[in-house]
Amino acid sequence: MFLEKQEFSLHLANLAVKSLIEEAELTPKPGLVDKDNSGSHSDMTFKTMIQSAEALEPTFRGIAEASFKHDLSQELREEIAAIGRRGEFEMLEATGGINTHKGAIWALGLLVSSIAMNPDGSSLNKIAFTAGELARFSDRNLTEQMTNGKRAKDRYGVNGAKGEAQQGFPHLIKVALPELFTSRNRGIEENHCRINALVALMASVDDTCILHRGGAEALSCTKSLAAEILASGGVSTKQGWKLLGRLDQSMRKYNASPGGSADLLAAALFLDFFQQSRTQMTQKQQLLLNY
Ligand SMILES: CC(C)(COP(=O)(O)OP(=O)(O)OC[C@H]1O[C@@H](n2cnc3c(N)ncnc32)[C@H](O)[C@@H]1O)[C@@H](O)C(=O)NCCC(=O)NCCS
Ligand SMILES: Nc1ncnc2c1ncn2[C@@H]1O[C@H](COP(=O)(O)OP(=O)(O)OP(=O)(O)O)[C@@H](O)[C@H]1O
Repeated sequence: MFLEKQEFSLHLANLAVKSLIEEAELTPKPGLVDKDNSGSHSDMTFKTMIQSAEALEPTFRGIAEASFKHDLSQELREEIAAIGRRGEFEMLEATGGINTHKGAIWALGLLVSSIAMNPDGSSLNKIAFTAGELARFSDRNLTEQMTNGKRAKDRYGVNGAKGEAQQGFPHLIKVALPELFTSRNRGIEENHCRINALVALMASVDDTCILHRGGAEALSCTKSLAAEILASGGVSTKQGWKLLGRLDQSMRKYNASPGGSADLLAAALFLDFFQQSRTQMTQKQQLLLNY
């Protein structure tokens, strides 16, 4: 398909940045930064999110180049971990010290690496599975630091961003992408399909962002309200839309936000864009062959 390492890496990096931008642009999102407001994030704006996304292009390109046709190995895991950590630093530089995309760098970085290892083609399931295998290698250069995610994991016994990746991104493959595709098949407008995917994630992810700010009560309220939205037919229905407003109020009441679900939505969009770009490429190649 794509032959050149540089061209392919740039393509993946552009898709990763596009997925972060389109996640930020998706409006309305409960508790999260969107085009209308900053949700529960008094330290971020829509502009900060876009600046952060754009600053991450070299990170994703670097991860893709390092992984291109590379075997799955401890060495690769440690190389992309170093690039990912530099990416976190660049994100903080671009945002004046605000954590806008830490979880997203982690998830998208692993998925970019997985695709670049096998650029000639894998199914989306296989891409997520290989990303999980990579995440299971330990990073021996990591200096352990206490994070909000670790505190929430210790206190509530949940898996968090690391566990999600190490299990091969089950919420991406079994929740977000199926909801996105099912909603599209129902003929719902694209924005509503994406919000439905976010809501499906919120109904199921043990989001350490929600736990660390709002505790177990905030997480269980979020999950049950999100499940109610899905049961009412999703946000394209009158009742579903009304409940989405209640979910936003609930997030604000707890001053919480589903940052983990937002990261996983960006990852789902990334895989979806990649799949579409593959299909377009194949069609273009077929047209050239038939010419
Ligand atoms: C694993 C990471 C995300 C740290 O996780 P930890 O839970 O300790 O930290 P922290 O609370 O700071 O961030 C968690 C992030 O994950 C997201 N998140 C929260 N819960 C979940 C969940 N259940 N599923 C997925 N993502 C989640 C949040 O949005 C948040 O941004 C990561 O920063 C890391 O270890 N990076 C090291 C660099 C690396 O190895 N990179 C490799 C590929 S780029
Ligand atoms: N549109 C979005 N709006 C807000 N957060 C998002 C959005 N998309 C993704 N996120 C994720 O949410 C995380 C931010 O959540 P939060 O502010 O709770 O994290 P924190 O920096 O660990 O905690 P705190 O700010 O409470 O000290 C980001 O790291 C990012 O990965």
